[in-house]
Amino acid sequence: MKPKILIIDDEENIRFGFEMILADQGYDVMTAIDYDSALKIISDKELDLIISDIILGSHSGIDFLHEIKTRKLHCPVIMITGEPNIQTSTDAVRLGAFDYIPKPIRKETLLRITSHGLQHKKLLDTKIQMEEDNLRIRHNMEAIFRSLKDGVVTVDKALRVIEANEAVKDLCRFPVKDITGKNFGEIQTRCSRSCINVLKKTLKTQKTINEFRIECRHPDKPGQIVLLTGSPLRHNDIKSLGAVLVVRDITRLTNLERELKERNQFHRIIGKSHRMQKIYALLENLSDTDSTVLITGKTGTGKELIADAIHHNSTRKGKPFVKVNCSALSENLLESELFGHVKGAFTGAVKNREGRFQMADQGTLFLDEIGDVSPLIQLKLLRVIQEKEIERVGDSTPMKIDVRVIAATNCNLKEKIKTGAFREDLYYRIKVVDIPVPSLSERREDIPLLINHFLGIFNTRFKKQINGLSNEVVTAFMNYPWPGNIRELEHTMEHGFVLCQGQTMLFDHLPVEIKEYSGTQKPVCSGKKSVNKDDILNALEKAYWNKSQAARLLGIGRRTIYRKIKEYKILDPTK
Ligand SMILES: Nc1ncnc2c1ncn2[C@@H]1O[C@H](COP(=O)(O)OP(=O)(O)OP(=O)(O)O)[C@@H](O)[C@H]1O
Repeated sequence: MKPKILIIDDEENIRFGFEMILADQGYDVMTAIDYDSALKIISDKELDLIISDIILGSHSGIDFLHEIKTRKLHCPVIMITGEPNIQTSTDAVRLGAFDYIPKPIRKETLLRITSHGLQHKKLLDTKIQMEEDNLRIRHNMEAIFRSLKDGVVTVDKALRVIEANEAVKDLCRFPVKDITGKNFGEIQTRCSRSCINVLKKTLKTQKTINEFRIECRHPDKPGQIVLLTGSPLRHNDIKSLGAVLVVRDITRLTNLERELKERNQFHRIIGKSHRMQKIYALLENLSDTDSTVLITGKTGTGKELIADAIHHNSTRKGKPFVKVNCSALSENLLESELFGHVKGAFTGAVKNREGRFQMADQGTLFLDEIGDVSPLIQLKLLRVIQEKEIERVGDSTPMKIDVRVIAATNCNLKEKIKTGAFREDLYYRIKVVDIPVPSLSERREDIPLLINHFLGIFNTRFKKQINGLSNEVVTAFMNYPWPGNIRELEHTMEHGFVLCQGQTMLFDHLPVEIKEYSGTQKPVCSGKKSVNKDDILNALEKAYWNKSQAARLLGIGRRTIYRKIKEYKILDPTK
């Protein structure tokens, strides 16, 4: 586009002469004879340069400059005069004239000042454009700053708050205008203020501090987790101006993450209840330790399964996992079973025999029912755990072994310590880590998950396709106290699988105790206390003294029923 130039002069030869010269240079030239016609042109056109005489009939060129200024036109004006004087020249300069030139004006002078004037206009245009751009950017930035959900605080080098957005108010609970200009470190708040360190560190290192995750510990917003980012504010990438802190609330995200992490299963253990999550977390922590573990809980709660998970989740997983049921054997047999014996150690010891400790070397030994071992075995176990060496029966030479011991019991060892039946020193040796396993009645929310688990297992085992349980069965399961815990649930499902020929397990397919309980709402034996002598006798009678079947009816293990029969001195009338 051709630059537009306006020439204002009442002398026709000047107007005509300038127009000829400038048009010849390719400029778009307009002329005005007086003030009024000049005003008309500047109202209609956008000009790049004005060359104006200082005397314009009834008005002066100075009045014209005034008008240009009032209208905020960014067009350089060159004043020309036939009668130069100090007053008009100072007025012209004061009112922003670009140049002030006395007549006569030679062609070269006209071309030179025109070229200067147009260059100045270009610079002015660029400057105005930049200012407009800056303003636009600033407005955009302010809109972004205001609409951000993340809290943003900028501070200067002395940690004084330059600006903070509205989100800071919600996140940090302090009014934004109250903090502007104040030292960020000295603002009184009720939170833990860990963010100050991020800002201080950013200012000190002049480096971005990324993703610093903290809990705000705010009394009004407990559990608020935020991600902090500190970045240096620099001018031209060199001069430090301060720092900016971005606070992102990730509480919801963290909670979702936590929920996702909650597992339905750990190794072969099924359960999603809070109690089981705690156990899973403990098992995970145990994976890289070699600590002795004591698992306590009622019969059938899954103690053996937990021991198995500990071993298979540990560095010993490729090595043997050996189990011993301490209640099943007499003292002598258990001693030889645990520590082994040499040929001739006792009558019948016809050859050397490896004990379970030796078999478990490098691996894990699971001592089930530890509460039932005799004082002699307790002493020997204490020595093995302390010295990490065994003495075989009939041999006094100690043998080094490397075994992790996991013990389990369903009896109250503390009570046994009180009555002198269990050594306190052994108790503390094995209870380095204690895992109390909840009864099924304490985690009923796991029942549906366990039902599904056993449906899968038994469908495969029985080659059936039972899709689910009737509502009545589910209700009965949810209400039943499950004294035999998960083992009893497992056996109940197995019972149902045997009887069920369709696709849904019905109430009729359930064992009598559950049906009876459902009818009377009275437990066969209370979920809180363990099976008593009457329960055992009832079950044995119902099962025609078949101990495995009686154990099944009670939902306890075979080993447990044998132990109970021994404990209650129950005699079998069929023998
Ligand atoms: N959380 C569980 N998920 C799946 N199956 C389980 C769970 N807990 C126990 N079981 C099953 O229940 C039965 C009994 O479990 P386990 O033998 O581990 O119990 P226990 O507490 O050691 O019993 P006891 O004290 O009578 O020896 C097993 O068949 C086991 O697989």
